[in-house]
Amino acid sequence: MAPELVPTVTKSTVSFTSPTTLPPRAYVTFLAGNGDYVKGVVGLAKGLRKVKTAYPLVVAVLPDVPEEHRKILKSQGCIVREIEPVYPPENQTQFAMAYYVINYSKLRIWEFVEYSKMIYLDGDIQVFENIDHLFDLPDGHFYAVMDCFCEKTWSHTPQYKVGYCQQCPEKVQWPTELGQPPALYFNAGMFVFEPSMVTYHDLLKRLKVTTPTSFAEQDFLNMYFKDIYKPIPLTYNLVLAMLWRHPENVNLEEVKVVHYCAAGSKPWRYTGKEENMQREDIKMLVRKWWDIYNDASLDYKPLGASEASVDGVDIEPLGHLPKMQGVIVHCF
Ligand SMILES: O=c1ccn([C@@H]2O[C@H](COP(=O)(O)OP(=O)(O)O)[C@@H](O)[C@H]2O)c(=O)[nH]1
Ligand SMILES: OC[C@H]1O[C@H](O[C@@H]2[C@@H](O)[C@H](O)[C@@H](O)[C@H](O)[C@@H]2O)[C@H](O)[C@@H](O)[C@H]1O
Ligand SMILES: [Mn+2]
Repeated sequence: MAPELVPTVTKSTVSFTSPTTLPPRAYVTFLAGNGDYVKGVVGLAKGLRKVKTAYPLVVAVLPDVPEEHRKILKSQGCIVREIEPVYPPENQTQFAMAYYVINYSKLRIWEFVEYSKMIYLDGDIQVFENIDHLFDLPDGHFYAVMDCFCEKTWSHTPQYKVGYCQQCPEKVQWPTELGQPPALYFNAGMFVFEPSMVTYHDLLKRLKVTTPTSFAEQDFLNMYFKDIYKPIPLTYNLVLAMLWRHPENVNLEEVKVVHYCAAGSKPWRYTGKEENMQREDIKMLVRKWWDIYNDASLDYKPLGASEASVDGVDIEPLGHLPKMQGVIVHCF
């Protein structure tokens, strides 16, 4: 991993007069239910703090997230925002209702318009290097990392059936009799987007007339944003299956963001029993997640009376910290 850039605040840099506010940006993740995903979100909050992000982490929670878990999140410096569930069109989901409600509810984050730009991260993601620079990407696009089609979860698709993957489009070419190769398809565990009420209402309107498909909101978002989608390097969302499906595309040293989405890889549930889970790279990444989760020095420390100033300049707690020109102050 590259050396950490540790922002410093010195006397000279805080001695100026008119503070400007931080651009309204935030990370956002999503939490549903009373299970153990809260651990994933705590891990993520601590990971973001470790890389010294300048921006807060908003957690969009469904009503079924218990108060106790919300408290844990707040005590970790997260901004907790309750969202309404989004239901899929009626009678089309059979037994997978809960799955669709959970995943479609992600769409509510477009209503967080007090932020002009956000980076969405699944709760099973960990950030190992600072990615704040992604907020500076030009507006008007939807940025995310291309997915891989090679795991069994894709077995229902023509891509999987013919062995075609956009990660190595030369290896197995798209059969001409199937027409054009499929449009680039992103993994929706991580993306950069601009909240907007217009987009939000349009997303929900379109969803109402869309038949649910197996990757739920991911399929839907891919369809919705296909014209403005811009791929970003896979180091911003390493889908773990890439390690054994496309090792030639992965340089672990460069990876900034890891998505523990392969079967059996969620660190807080890891047993090592599932396929590929005994790989050394997987064991190392799971261990690195736990190192962050267990690191008490990364717990959020609210700025108390004695700490509420930097060289005499008062600063506010998480997420509301004014940015002083020329000073990087990390507030999370
Ligand atoms: O019971 C659940 C299931 C999912 N999630 C959230 O929904 C995201 C998407 O689900 P998951 O990451 O399990 O899907 P995968 O990436 O493994 O397909 C998670 O990261 C969590 O943020 C949650 O909070 N509770
Ligand atoms: O179905 C909804 C999910 O869709 C996506 O996961 C998929 C996708 O990544 C495939 O490529 C994998 O093969 C598959 O296992 C995995 O579930 C999102 O990452 C996740 O947040 C969630 O919305
Ligand atoms: Mn995930």
